[in-house]
Amino acid sequence: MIIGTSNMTSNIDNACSNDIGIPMIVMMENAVHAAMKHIDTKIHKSICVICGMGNNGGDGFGIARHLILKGIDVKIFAVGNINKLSECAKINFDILKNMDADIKILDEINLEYAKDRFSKSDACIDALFGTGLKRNIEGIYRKVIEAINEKSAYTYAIDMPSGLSSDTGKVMGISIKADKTISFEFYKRGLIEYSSDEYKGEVVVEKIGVPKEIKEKFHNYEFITEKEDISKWIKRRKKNDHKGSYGKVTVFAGSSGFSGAAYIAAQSAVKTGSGLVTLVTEKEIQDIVSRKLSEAMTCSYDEKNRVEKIICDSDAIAVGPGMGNNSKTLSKINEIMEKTSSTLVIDADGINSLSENLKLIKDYPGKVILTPHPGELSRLTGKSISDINSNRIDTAKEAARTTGAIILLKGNRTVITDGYNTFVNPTGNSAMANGGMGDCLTGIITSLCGMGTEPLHAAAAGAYIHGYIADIISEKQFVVNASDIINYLPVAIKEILR
Ligand SMILES: NC(=O)C1=CN([C@@H]2O[C@H](COP(=O)(O)OP(=O)(O)OC[C@H]3O[C@@H](n4cnc5c(N)ncnc54)[C@H](OP(=O)(O)O)[C@@H]3O)[C@@H](O)[C@H]2O)[C@@H](O)CC1
Ligand SMILES: Nc1ncnc2c1ncn2[C@@H]1O[C@H](COP(=O)(O)OP(=O)(O)O)[C@@H](O)[C@H]1O
Ligand SMILES: [K+]
Repeated sequence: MIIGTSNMTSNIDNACSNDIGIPMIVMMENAVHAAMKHIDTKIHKSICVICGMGNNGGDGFGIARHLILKGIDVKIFAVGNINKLSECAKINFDILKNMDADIKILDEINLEYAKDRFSKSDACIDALFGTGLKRNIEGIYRKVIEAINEKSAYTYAIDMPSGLSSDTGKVMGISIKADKTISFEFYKRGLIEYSSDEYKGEVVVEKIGVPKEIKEKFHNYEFITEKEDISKWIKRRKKNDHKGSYGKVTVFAGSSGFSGAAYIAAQSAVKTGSGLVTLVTEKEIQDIVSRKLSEAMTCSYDEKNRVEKIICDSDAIAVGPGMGNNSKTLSKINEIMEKTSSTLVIDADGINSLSENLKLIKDYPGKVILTPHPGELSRLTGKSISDINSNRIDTAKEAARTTGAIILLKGNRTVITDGYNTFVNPTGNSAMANGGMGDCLTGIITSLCGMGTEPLHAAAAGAYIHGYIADIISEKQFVVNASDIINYLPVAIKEILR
C-alpha cells in the first residue's frame, strides 16, 4: 500500500480533476461512502459531526447527510468563517441547509451548548482538518478539540485526527484523540511515526477511486509491505529444483557466552528454506552448536582454507550475531569483503564494529543490508535514539544514503529502505521484544537473499514473515521467542505464498 503525504493528496486531487475530469465532489462523495462503512450506526445512534471549512469539513458534511438518511440523530457543527468554505464543502453544507438539518456555527458563544451535545451523543466525528492542516491550532479550534477530547464517548477522525501533521505525525499544538481514524486512499505518512500512536486509534484506509496510473505518477516510493508483495518477491519451488536452486548461505556468528545467537541465525536460515547453510564460528561454539544443528554444517575459524572456500561459494552471508563488538569481528567483515561480492546481512556486533569504518560498506562491490535497532543506528549515525524514533522513515533513508547500505530499522513498524525505495512493515508486536529475535530475522533475510530475492525485497519480506509469525503465535502466547518463530517458519511461508 502506498504511503501518502499532503503534497501527494493535492497533486492527485489536481490530476484527477484536471487531467481525467473526475470532479472533486465525486471524489468527496466516494470518500463519504467509504467512511460510512466504518461508522457503527448499530451502536452509535446519536452523533455530532464537527466540520472545518476545507474539504475535510466537506467530507464531514457529506457524512452527516448520509447519517441523517440512515435515521441517526445528527447534530452538525461548523467551525470557522462560513464565507471561506471550500467549493465542495459549500456544496455539501448547502445541501444540509436545504434538508433543514440541525447545523450550527460553533463559536465561543455556543461552545458550552456544543460540549453538552458532545457529552450526550454516542459518538463525535472529527472533520475539522485533514491533510490541509498547515499551522499550529489556536483559538476556537483549540477549544473545540479540547471539548471533543473531554466529552466524546467515541471519536471517529476523518482522514487524520485533526491536529496531527499528516506528513510528520507531530502534534500541531493540540490534537484530537481518535478511537478510529478513517483515512482515504493512502496510509498517511504521519500515522506511521510513533508520535501518532496516542491519537490515531484503530486506522482503516479506504480507496476512493483514484486511478492507479495517477497514484503511480505521484507517489514517493514509500510503501507498507503487503502479503501480496511477499508472494511476488519469493521464488516458488518448482518440480525439478534441487538444493542448488535455493542458495548456499553462510552465517558468521557466536562467541564465548553467545552460542545461542549462532544457533538461532543458522537454524532460521535452514527453516526459511536455504539449500545449504554453514555456520562459521569459534571452535568452542562449534562444539556446542553442532550438536543442535542437524541440517546446517559448521566450520571453525581455525579451518582457514575451508572458511575461504565457504565465503567464495556463498550466495549470501550473515555476519554479526553474538560475535562481540571488537576488532576480531571487524577483521572477519574485512576478510569476507575481500573475498566475495555476495550480499552481506550485517547485524548486532557487526553493525557496531562498522560504526567507525563506514567506508568499508561504500567500497564493497556487493549489496550490504544493515539491520540496526534504534540503539545500533544511534551508534552508527551519532543521532540520539529519541531523534531516530521521532522521525524513523527519514532517519533510515538518510542512513541508507550516507552508508550506501540497505537499512532495516527495527522496532514496531520496522522501516526498510535503500534511501530511495522504502517499505514499512505492518506485522509484529511487543511479544517479540526478547533476546534472539534479531538473530532470527538475520537468518531469515540471509536465506531469502541466498534464494535470489532482491536484497531490499528480501529485507522487507523477512521483516514481514518474522512479524507475521509473531502475530499468530502471540494470540495464544504471552511471549514469542525466536525458537517459536523458527518452528513456524516453513508453515508461515507456505501460508503467505498461497
Ligand atoms: N484526493 C483526496 O485525497 C481527497 C481528499 N478529501 C479530503 O480533503 C482533505 C483535504 O482538504 P483540504 O486540502 O481542503 O484541507 P483541510 O484538511 O480541509 O484543511 C484546510 C482547511 O483548514 C484550514 N486550516 C488549516 N490549518 C489550520 C489551522 N492550524 N487553524 C485553523 N484553520 C486551519 C484552512 O484554512 P486557511 O489555511 O485557508 O485559512 C482550510 O479551511 C483530506 O484530508 C480529505 O479529508 C476528500 O474530500 C476527497 C478527495
Ligand atoms: N513492539 C514491537 N513491535 C513489533 N516488532 C518488535 C517489537 N519489539 C521488537 N520487535 C522486533 O523484534 C526484533 C528484535 O530484534 P533485536 O532488537 O535485534 O533483538 P535481539 O538483539 O535480542 O536479537 C526486531 O525485528 C524488532 O523489530
Ligand atoms: K479530521
